[in-house]
Amino acid sequence: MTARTLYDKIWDEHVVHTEEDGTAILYIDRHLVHEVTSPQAFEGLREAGRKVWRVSSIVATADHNTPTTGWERGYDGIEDPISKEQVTTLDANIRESGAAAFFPFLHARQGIVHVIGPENGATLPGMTVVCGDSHTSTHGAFGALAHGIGTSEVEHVMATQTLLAKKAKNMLIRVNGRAAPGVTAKDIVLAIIGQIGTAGGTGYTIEFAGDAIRRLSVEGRMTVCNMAIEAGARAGLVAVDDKTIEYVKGRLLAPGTDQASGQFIGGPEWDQAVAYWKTLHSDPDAKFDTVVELDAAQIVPQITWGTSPEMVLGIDGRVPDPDKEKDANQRGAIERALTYMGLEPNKALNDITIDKVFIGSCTNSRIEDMREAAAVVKKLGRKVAPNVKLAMVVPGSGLVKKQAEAEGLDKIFTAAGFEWREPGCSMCLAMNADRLEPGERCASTSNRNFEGRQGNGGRTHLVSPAMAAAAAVHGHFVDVRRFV
Ligand SMILES: CC(C)[C@H](C(=O)O)[C@@H](O)C(=O)O
Ligand code: SF4
Repeated sequence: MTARTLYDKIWDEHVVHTEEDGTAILYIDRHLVHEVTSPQAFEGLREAGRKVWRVSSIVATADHNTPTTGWERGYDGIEDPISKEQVTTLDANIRESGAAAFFPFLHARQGIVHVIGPENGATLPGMTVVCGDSHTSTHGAFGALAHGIGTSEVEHVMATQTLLAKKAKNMLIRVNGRAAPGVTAKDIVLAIIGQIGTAGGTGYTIEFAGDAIRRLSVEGRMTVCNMAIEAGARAGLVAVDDKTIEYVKGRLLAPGTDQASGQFIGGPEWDQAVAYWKTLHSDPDAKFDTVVELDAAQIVPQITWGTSPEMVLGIDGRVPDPDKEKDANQRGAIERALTYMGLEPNKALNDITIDKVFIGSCTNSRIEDMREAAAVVKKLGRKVAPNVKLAMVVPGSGLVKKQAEAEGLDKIFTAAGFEWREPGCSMCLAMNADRLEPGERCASTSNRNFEGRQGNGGRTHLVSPAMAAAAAVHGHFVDVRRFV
């Protein structure tokens, strides 16, 4: 048999039929659902008199529109009527259709869909995972083929359990060596995007490999795969190893977990699954269409300076000077970005002062992110700087919040003047009440720095949790390698 990549293997395992032009029908194992992209899909099913084909594939939660304060007021705490309608519509739809699991607003396991999927064992190695959300690429960290789909496709998957798809090309991004202390998964993926650009992965499924990726925790790998979409690839993948299996073990919906007690009991189903999962890596001589290499030792903590994730530099750099750019298109893009961002060319990046800090989002809101940020705050032993109007920490899920509180991380944050909020997407895209005001500058651990992303006229700098925490207490960006 010819050598196959991990992507080839999962694809082959799920393809039901392929047309001559390459259009394929792909079987979908897991369908994650949130309140923004599902209402029309449910409505479409209803109008066609159809039912959800495999209810047990669906795991749902409300995340984009949920508030991060005022939970004691229940649903009345959702001030915006449109947000409230989206949340209650999801409740009604799931009540009608059923689901393998539903974590509605206020539920102890509610949270950002890409955090709760893995956390509850809904995401498993070798699965095809879809969700009406572009950051579904996150789940590829488990060696699952996971990507975002549009609302009409959400309906198609609900109706048929399949998706029309065309196979992408294979790209390997190998990050060799060892990253310096203070250089995190976020910095690695931002450096990758800085190198290949936001269109670099277009048409590919990217497998992330190499020593530096293997060294990452499963959560760190999720951070990397989360931003595959910002590199243009709909799906990112990391091969399964012992860390993956250890992470999955005992999760609520994983094989081998006793549903009644929630305890790991193992058994043949678990053993079989593990035996299969261990095959989920590219064959040693598998052919990739494109191979990209990076040296982790060369990666400096990253910070975006512009309005696209590829407008990124090491913290020891300076704001680009458009006059030094020969290409007219590039020059125009830099000028536009600097005008929007309110930045002068050649300014040292660590001299940029900030107004707000957001630690959260499906990129960086898991327990390790909370620990990373809290460790910096504790080490610096200082309060949020007076020029920072708001520094908020938004855990990715109710379970992350609970764990962080059990470890006393919330106390570290609040004692330093951070706000400790309820879980959800929050100021990642400002669909709820959390937002930047026009002209405000934010250190954000999220994944998109587009114009207006965190609020109309808001200015976003993407960084790691450690970098965001350090910026909060200094009032400007600083090189976190000085403190770790
Ligand atoms: C609302 C949703 C469709 C959107 C996405 O697809 O990614 C959002 O999660 C985002 O991050 O922009
Ligand atoms: S946290 Fe941000 S990027 Fe992630 S799903 Fe929510 S809005 Fe999208």
